[in-house]
Amino acid sequence: MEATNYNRAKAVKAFDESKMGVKGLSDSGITSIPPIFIHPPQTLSDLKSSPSKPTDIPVIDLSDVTSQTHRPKIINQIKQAAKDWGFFQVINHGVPLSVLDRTILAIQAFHDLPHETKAKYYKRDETRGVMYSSNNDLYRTNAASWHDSLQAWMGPERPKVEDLPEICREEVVAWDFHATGVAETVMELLCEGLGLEAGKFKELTFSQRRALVGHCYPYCPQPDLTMGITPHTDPTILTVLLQNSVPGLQVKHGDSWVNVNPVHGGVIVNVGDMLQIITNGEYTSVQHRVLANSRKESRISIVIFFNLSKWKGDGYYGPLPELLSPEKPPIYRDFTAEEYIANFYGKGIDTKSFIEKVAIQD
Ligand SMILES: O=C(O)CCC(=O)C(=O)O
Ligand SMILES: [Fe+2]
Repeated sequence: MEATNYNRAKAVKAFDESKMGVKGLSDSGITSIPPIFIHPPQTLSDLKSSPSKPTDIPVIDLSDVTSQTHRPKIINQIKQAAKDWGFFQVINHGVPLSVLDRTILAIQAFHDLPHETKAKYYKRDETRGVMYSSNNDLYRTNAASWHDSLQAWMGPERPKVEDLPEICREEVVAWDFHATGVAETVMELLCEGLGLEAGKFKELTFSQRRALVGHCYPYCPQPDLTMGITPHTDPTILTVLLQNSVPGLQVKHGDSWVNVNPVHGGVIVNVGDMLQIITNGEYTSVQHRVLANSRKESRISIVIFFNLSKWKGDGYYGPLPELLSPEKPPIYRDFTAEEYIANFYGKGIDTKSFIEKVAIQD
């Protein structure tokens, strides 16, 4: 076993130092994937056990969101979707289709650059600035996943626009702006769904600290042996996701994995762990995963993670007092921002979720 582990560490290091990324490997024309990407049999058997279902996540039409007649119905739809699925797509959200298309093409264009050009963005400092190929699970878990990502921390004073790759700079800034607008609209509806003031989450500054991640899932010659992204929940408050027309994203619903079929013009929104916690379990953060891509065309997704940056002022996070009552006691304990952040950076993507750690046991 020692020898195997040693070799794996060496192979991981060599892959990392090559700065080729998964796209570089894929483009090199390999017909079998390096062992560091091969997932254990438990993960792989679960891939097979998922019959493709005809169901899809809820699609919510926001076109009449400002109409007093239609708003209550939309609030109800969003509330149900956030409870039952934790994932939904919004359409007619007001962001022009051309903005969505341009964003996807720009991220695709970045990943299509020769790996030598992308290498200058390749780094492992996850806390600042812009970085490429955060194959986070490379070092954290025993099997790396078949994707690359371009990652930028957005928010007050960062990143400096010049730090973003020129090829997608304008589009990243534009999408960050539009996606934040969509997130704010959805958050207002989610607040109203709980009987809170529409601006409650905004007041908690949920949209100030954001991470934008442009994923690329290139063609994988052995999609049955690896994953695009392993099953996980997002540690965020809310996540906004845009995908191109190549499928692969799946959401856990009950005992089955449901495909999130690409809808042109659709923007996917999902509940993160923090939203489940602060709503005392009213909204659900669900597991999702991405299958390794068997098509020649890369799968592109652009994810914006929204994080809370302020709380009551006493430094603690936990279920919102407004949502608690003798009938609805807290099901999660309070915790500090430090504890949350330590968990975020310390865990492998597929280890125990933060929610389980703060759940109050009976
Ligand atoms: O690429 C996707 O569709 C999902 C990405 C994802 O789940 C994540 O980045 O947390
Ligand atoms: Fe995710």
